[in-house]
Amino acid sequence: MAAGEWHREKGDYLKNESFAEDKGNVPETGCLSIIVLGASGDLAKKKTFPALFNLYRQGFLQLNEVHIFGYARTKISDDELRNRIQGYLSSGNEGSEDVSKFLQLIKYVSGSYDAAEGFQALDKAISEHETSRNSSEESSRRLFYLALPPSVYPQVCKMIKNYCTTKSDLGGWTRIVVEKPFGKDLASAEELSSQIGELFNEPQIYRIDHYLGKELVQNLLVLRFANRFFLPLWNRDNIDNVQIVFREDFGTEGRGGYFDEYGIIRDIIQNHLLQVLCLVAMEKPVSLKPEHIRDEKVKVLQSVVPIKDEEVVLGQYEGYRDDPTVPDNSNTPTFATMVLRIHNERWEGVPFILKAGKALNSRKADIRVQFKDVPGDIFKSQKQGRNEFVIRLQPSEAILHEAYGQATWVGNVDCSK
Ligand SMILES: NC(=O)C1=CN([C@@H]2O[C@H](COP(=O)(O)OP(=O)(O)OC[C@H]3O[C@@H](n4cnc5c(N)ncnc54)[C@H](OP(=O)(O)O)[C@@H]3O)[C@@H](O)[C@H]2O)C=CC1
Ligand SMILES: O=C1O[C@H](COP(=O)(O)O)[C@@H](O)[C@H](O)[C@H]1O
Repeated sequence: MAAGEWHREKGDYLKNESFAEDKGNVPETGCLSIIVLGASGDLAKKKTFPALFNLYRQGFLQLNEVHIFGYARTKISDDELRNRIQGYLSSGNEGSEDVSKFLQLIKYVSGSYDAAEGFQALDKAISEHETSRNSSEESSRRLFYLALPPSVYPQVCKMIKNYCTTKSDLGGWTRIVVEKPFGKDLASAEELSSQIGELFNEPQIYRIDHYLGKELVQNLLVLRFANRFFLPLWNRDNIDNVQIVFREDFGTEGRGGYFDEYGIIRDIIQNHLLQVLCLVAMEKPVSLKPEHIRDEKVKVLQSVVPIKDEEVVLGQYEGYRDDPTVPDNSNTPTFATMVLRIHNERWEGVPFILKAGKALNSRKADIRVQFKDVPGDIFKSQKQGRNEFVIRLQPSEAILHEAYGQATWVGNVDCSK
């Protein structure tokens, strides 16, 4: 598939299915600049640059059209940034021609997030690239990816708007991608929304939750709503409890600048795990249009009753404060578990247990659906644990059904806890 085709398909889908504001005819040719703000950080090296590399390898980013810019305060050279990310590009590709060509697409500009000079320098670097590609301003496309803590989004968006947008509305575009967590609480999320909304139109703003891109998360709706097998079982009559669990076997590792201000609840539970919970618990949407799916998710969230203090456990792993980027007196939780209760006809009485922790003994993300005991059970003496259905989101996707210690699984891993 040629690079432009994907965009056209997406444009048509949006035009037909959704988003009335999307004009559907935005040109997807011309010079493309992808700017990763926070390029010195963890997200950029572990996920954003590797994802861009995969797009490049699959032919979606053309050498003659694309340039990638990293921007952050850390003073490093182009080559130092390239060295930092090289090891995170798909394993087995080290030293390959693809890797070195991709790395040559990347330039780095250093500057602060709240002063004009840095963004003027960034704009100059982007404009030079556009000129070298003979792109008129009208057809230049600029995508700004904010791999940054949300606290700096407003100032960064203002700087982008003032100094770095494409210079004309006639053709090309400027878009921004913002990460989770979107603010710290309702008030700050609403404020952030209005701050960004004053600078950019809604179709220019892309909000990301990368858990929604995981294969088995994407398959949850098919699993639930296209299988007669599951339809009659998925309710309070059959399900005893649902556990949505995220574990990581590493700590913050220098990410204190972002993580310590937010903690594990805002980092993982409020976004990734709640998105998963919504897909597990929601009713069938009217269609697969984004708005219809969103509406059903919102109903689930509106049905969650306030969480009781006695059904929450918080913790911090030993050694967290030894990270030099974490304040010595930090009280930020790195582990949290809580029980959510959904007050509706399907789920009344079924606890949804959410759990997330860093620096634990393994790296896994699971949805565990535990069923009620079989009435009139004749196997009591052989019983080992619950009748359980497990969806392993990562590291290796798998689906497991377990009853009386007999496991049936699809995938290539053992789904033990
Ligand atoms: N790490 C991950 O796997 C994922 C992270 N995210 C999201 O990405 C965003 C960034 O996270 P991550 O990259 O992990 O965090 P980092 O702590 O690595 O921060 C990224 C960069 O932002 C700058 N920075 C850090 N703290 C501050 C601060 N307090 N004020 C201004 N600038 C700061 C630093 O760059 P410099 O000092 O050079 O300017 C740093 O390199 C967060 O919103 C997070 O939720 C989302 C999905 C996955
Ligand atoms: O959003 C985040 O996710 C990562 C974990 O992502 P995964 O896809 O590797 O499970 C987490 O490490 C980080 O703290 C958080 O910001």
